Amino acid sequence: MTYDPSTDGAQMDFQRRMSYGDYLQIDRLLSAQLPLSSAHDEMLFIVQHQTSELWMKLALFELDAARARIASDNTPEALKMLTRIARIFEQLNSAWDVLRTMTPWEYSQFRDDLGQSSGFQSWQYRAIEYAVGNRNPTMLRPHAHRPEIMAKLEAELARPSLYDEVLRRIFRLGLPVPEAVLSRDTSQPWQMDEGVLTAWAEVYRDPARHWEAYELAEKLVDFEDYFRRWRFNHVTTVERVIGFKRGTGGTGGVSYLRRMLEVELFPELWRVRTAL
Ligand code: HEM
Ligand SMILES: N[C@@H](CC(=O)c1ccccc1NC=O)C(=O)O
Repeated sequence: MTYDPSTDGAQMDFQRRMSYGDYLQIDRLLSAQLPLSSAHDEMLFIVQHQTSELWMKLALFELDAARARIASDNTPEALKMLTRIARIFEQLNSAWDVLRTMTPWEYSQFRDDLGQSSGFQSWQYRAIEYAVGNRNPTMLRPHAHRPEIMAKLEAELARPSLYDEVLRRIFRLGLPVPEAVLSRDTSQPWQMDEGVLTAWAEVYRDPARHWEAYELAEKLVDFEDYFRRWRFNHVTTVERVIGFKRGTGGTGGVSYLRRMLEVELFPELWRVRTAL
């Protein structure tokens, strides 16, 4: 006899009850995979990007909440959120293993169908970059045709970045963050600052005395570590799949992505290691 879980109480009747699919909007989620070609690998490509966007959505949600917690002096909750964000990036990093199963020939079967669309136009990716402090306003331009997205990205630039909030917090904790840093125009990209390096050096020379600042710093380093791995996985996958062809988004492709590997989100936190 086959086992019937309803004999153990499993609910089988959802005529008038909220089910799994109702709660999670599964119909809507699963009706959004619409390949443009008959190439077998296009489904992989779509699912890979859509799942990445879902994880980015959660990362943005957590980043926003972590930043608010830091601004209101609730560091313990922020630390937990920052840990989760690093784990999300770990997840995104593992996902490249699935995409890497697609060979250049397989990708060439549908690449032309992508037109000029590219991950370069992912607004959530740009919002993450802006939230963590990589603020290049030129990157708003591909979104000019979508006012509601422009508004979200501009609102992001109008908020202090995660790093700016951390620096304000460690100032409140008594560390010597320069006044010019605290009153800077936070919509602008971060510039490496000697005074901030001095403040972090004080933290790293005596972590026990500056434990909260130390924990925040190490969480940021951890996050950037995972983010760097994401960029590296991306550029390596791209080289593997399209070599040195130009990107559909119009950039040089690998040359552009290699340049992005040089981005440093929290430069003083990397420099401080040398200064110890
Ligand atoms: C075969 C797979 C992939 C290829 C060949 C590829 C290729 C590229 C290229 C060439 C660029 C540079 C912009 C351009 O000119 O198009 C780019 C940018 C980008 N791609 Fe991909 N990509 C792939 C997979 C992915 C995946 C899975 C994601 C995850 C969401 C992603 C997200 C991005 C993002 C966010 C950018 C902008 C990066 C930045 O501006 O720093 N890509 N991609
Ligand atoms: N830029 C890629 C195309 C690409 O990967 C892509 C195209 C549409 C939507 C997302 C994409 N992913 C990352 O850029 C290429 O040049 O082949």
